[in-house]
Amino acid sequence: MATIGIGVGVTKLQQPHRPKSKSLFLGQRLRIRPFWGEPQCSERRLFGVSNPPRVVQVFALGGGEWLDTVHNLFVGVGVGLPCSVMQCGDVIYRSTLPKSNGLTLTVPGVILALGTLSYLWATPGVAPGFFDMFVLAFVERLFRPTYKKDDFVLGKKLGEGSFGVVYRVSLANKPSSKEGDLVLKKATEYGAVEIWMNERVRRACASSCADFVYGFLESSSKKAAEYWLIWRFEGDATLADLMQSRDFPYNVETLILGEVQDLPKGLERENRIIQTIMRQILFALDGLHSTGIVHRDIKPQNVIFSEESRTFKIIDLGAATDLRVGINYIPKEFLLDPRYAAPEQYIMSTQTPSAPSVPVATALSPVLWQLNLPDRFDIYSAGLIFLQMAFPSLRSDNSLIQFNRQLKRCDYDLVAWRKTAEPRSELRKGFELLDLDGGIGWELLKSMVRYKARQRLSAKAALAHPYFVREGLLALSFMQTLRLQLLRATQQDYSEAARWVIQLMAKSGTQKDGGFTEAQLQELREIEPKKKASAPRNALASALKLQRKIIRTIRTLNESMDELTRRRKSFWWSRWIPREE
Ligand SMILES: Nc1ncnc2c1ncn2[C@@H]1O[C@H](COP(=O)(O)OP(=O)(O)OP(=O)(O)O)[C@@H](O)[C@H]1O
Repeated sequence: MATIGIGVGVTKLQQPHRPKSKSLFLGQRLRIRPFWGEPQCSERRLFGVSNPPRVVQVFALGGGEWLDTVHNLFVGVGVGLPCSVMQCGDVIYRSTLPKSNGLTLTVPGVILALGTLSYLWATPGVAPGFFDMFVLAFVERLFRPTYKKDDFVLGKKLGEGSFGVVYRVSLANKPSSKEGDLVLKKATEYGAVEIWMNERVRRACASSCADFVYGFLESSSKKAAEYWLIWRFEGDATLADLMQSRDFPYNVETLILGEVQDLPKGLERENRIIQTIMRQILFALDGLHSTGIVHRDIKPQNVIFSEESRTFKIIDLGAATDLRVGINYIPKEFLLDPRYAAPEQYIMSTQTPSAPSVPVATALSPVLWQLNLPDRFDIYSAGLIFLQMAFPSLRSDNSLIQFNRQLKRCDYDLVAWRKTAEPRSELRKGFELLDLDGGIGWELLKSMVRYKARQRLSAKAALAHPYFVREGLLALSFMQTLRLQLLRATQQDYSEAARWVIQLMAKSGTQKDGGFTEAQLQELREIEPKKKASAPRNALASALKLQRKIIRTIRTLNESMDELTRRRKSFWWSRWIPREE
């Protein structure tokens, strides 16, 4: 059999057939019957001997054996697992055993398989990502219609942003198509990113965002090459337009239900409409986040009302980042609207380097996601939208900027802000609305607008918040109250608790009694010891200076590497964007 690889196995040679360790020597040939196989023996060469009963061996594996090894790993009968699992041993021992027939499921094997599966499916989803990229994307390309520049007739300009111009357009050669039923964005910078994100969204969570039709690179004109992006026309109004109306939120009720409700106007009714809007925004965000996309520019201007589905959808994925593969993830660069941006500004810790190569980024994505919880950036912005909907006087840009300043002064503590703002008459209506049903709305707002990303709710958790799940009429049911308590418990700041435990240990502890000494606590708290002027201190200062210099050099080097990687990467994935012939 042709040898295609080398394997390492740890087996326990068991009594009474185990040879004495003295009788074994390195390189000795052992004839061992493969524990996965039929009677023919494969030859293994003894590589090293630990204190018996374990023997480390290196052996050659043929093609078929590799397949069996992988199979055995997952059913727990294979290379590397302990003897209790493998039932292995030397040839004499094995030959006396009954031949195993069929699949043997073992507890470690099942745990290993389940652990691997949960990792591969954890947000942002390594396994679904591979399937999406290498199967769905290709299949979609085969069946989807393609367009070119001449297929469109330009209509009214809808908007002009920093990265492109948006027009309402219709198809030139399709008499059946409605007048202006498409939207075209001619984008320069970030156009390729937006095509990538929209294609991903269309495959993974189409209902979250405006319906994307096609995107391509148009380089036929004399102007610089432009990316053309086509969507279905969703509707005339964004949430920002609707919120500017004096009739908000009743104007939205008409849009969602198609008719005016025969109910008296008042806080209760307004609260229900705002609840519906928030649920739709969070639902769309949950779709994006579950697939590894963070929008980074959530604001009322980027939430559009879809007339066809009667729901709110998200638009403008130009600043979005796909953390499944690390596209458009540039931690040191901020592309954000300061009015709606979370205080952390970066969605990933600044310690996290720029995304590595695609396979590595993909493999590590669940770990990085859990470490940084980047989706909470969008949750903060959605919280501010909630706040603006509840407080009519905070809907203008200026008042929102003022609010942001006040909140910053209160260390991003909404409760502290409320204490200062409650006497203001223009804010009273908002507080009354949020205080309905025992303050459940205020509770949700507090869990979204928090300084620490880790303490903010995820979109999924926010959707499960009792604010949305109202079983009773006004009062909360017993189950809802319980769920609320659970939510509150999980939202606690555990760093405070850790600090408290350290304090407690300081009071009760000496090294002898098993506690910590003051000196050890000093280390734990990372408090610099009191400075003393001395020669060693001068040496320390120079060492620190040198260290800072080295860090600066490394940072510069890193930045150049980042730049190189970015260029290489933009080359890599721009191959996916179709070009006009
Ligand atoms: N699918 C759509 N259906 C209807 N209108 C749309 C659609 N997509 C975009 N628009 C309209 O075009 C406007 C601009 O879109 P978009 O925000 O994507 O462009 P932009 O160039 O990124 O703008 P900005 O930089 O200001 O955010 C939106 O405010 C909206 O009114």
